[in-house]
Amino acid sequence: MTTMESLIGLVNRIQRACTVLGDYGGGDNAFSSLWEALPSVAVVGGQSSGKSSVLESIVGRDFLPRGSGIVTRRPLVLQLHKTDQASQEYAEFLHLPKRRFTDFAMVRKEIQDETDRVTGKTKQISPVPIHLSIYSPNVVNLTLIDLPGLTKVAVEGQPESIVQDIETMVRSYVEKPNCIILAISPANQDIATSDAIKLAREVDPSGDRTFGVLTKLDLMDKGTNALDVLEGRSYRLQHPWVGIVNRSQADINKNVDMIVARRKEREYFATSPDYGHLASKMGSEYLAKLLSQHLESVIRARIPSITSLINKSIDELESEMDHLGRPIALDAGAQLYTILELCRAFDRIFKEHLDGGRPGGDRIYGVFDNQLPAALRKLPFDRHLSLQNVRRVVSEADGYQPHLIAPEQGYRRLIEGALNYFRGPSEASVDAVHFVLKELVRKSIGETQELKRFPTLQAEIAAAASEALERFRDESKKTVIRLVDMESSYLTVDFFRRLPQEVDKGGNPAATTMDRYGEGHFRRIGSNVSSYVGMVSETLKNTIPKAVVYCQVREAKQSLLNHFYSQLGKKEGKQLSQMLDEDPALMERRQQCAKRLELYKAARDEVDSVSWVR
Ligand SMILES: Nc1nc2c(ncn2[C@@H]2O[C@H](COP(=O)(O)OP(=O)(O)OP(=O)(O)O)[C@@H](O)[C@H]2O)c(=O)[nH]1
Repeated sequence: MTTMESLIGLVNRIQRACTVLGDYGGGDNAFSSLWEALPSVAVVGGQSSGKSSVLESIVGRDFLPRGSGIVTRRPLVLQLHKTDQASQEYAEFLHLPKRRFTDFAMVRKEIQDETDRVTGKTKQISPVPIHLSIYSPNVVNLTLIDLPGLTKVAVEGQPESIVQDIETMVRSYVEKPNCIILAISPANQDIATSDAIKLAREVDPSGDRTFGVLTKLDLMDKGTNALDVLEGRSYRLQHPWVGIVNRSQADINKNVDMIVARRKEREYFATSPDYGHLASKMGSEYLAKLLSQHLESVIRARIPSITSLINKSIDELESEMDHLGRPIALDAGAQLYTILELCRAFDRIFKEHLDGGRPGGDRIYGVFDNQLPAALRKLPFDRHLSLQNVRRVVSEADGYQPHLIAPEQGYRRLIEGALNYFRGPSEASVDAVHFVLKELVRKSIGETQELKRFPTLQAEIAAAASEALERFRDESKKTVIRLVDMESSYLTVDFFRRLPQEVDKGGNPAATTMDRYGEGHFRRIGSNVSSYVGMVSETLKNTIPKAVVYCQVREAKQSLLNHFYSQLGKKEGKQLSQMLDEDPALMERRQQCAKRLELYKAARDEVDSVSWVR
């Protein structure tokens, strides 16, 4: 491959890839458009100026739709690929990648059909380009963009705005600094009124990137010639003007072969008394070569900026891909591994919350330090140990035979009744810690970046954790209730052994005796029970947190997802991949990014390879 061919081929390939990605300079995507950085040749001219004819004679083939009104209604990106002399000519559309057209009449039909597919039959225009590649031994490597002809009036059925719409679309191509403008003007019209030149002058005042093409030289009035234009006196451009003689309408009607037409054009210039001295620099073949060479030098000059644009885009895409997460492996083993990794990531964060690396774990201590003591303080012991109630309970416990020394049964009943009240705050502590843990699970799932893309797995982990927390809660409740029951099942003997001594310390046994069935007696019983209950309360205030931490917090830290893990091992590939279902929007985005990344990387490789050839 020669350097020139590889350079233009490079741009061709990048342009094709851009269109696949919908990146054709529309400007509505977030990435800097590579397309816009690529040099291209746009064919511009008024209606009937001979645009289609020039394009066709550059290609050497009839293939463009003809008709009245605005025929070209979508940009046609025409990529010419030179092939070996012996190979067969064919065309290929990007939107029909598998189909090779060898019949160029069918190419014309497909251009029409594809135009209608996007614009409808309403004669509207659309900026979405059609991509056509032509592989032929008779072309030079070149990319040309055929644009709708500039017009001054709308025809039947077209909205008035179409005149402006066409100009806007054409302008959007030619105002790009990388666009080479092929400005077509008919020789049988005053160059000063040429639509193409007018527009070119506006967007490229220095004439740096404008190639003036003069068609219909053969149609000029006898005795006149276009030397003033062709020799740059009428309107000066940086590049020399090229005169062209296309097939006339009569030739087209007679189906004059393009190759024959090229020969006739060559003969025209060679034998022309006016243009003979310019013959080697006239005609469509010369124009094609000139453009190709120019395109090559422009591309060469642009390589550094294309490279930096590509590198910048690759960086952006890679960081976005990192953010989105890489695609998931397909085999069950790798999926299981991924799920476990994700669970571990979650578990790590959850533990950090408990251990103080992240906030929230302190709320558990809050339960033990505030909620539990406050609830214990609020227990209605005053009511339970009121004089009246003490008397009632003791009398009932005595039955028909009042107690003789101390109301053993009465004491037991009063204590049992009081201890029962401890169930409430104990269970409430369990519940409170349960809710803290649940909230921390929820938070941790939200904070696990890696899980963001897997809503299904998030839900599964939440469900598994919540189920485990329920189990821990049940276990914890049983344990704290057991602590309370243990207090009732065996009372602290020492406490009561100490009691009579304390009573006696006061001195007067007679007073004690007299008092036995009076108010003082019951009050003392009440106060004894109260201090016993107070002692138990102090104990439980310490032991309930121990039980709760042991049954809930410690378990949550050690084995929150253990059950889930054991279930995972039994799952089949399909179930695993379901768990790794991603948000469809995110998958779509990743796919887009990956495709783009592939394009840019391929482009970088291509640029690298041609850079070395230089
Ligand atoms: N004799 C002669 N006729 C030409 C020449 N160039 C174009 N024509 C004729 O001019 C008419 C218009 O040419 P096209 O190539 O269709 O022009 P166009 O700019 O593509 O026209 P639209 O697509 O309608 O805007 C056709 O009948 C061509 O045969 C030329 O150099 N000599």
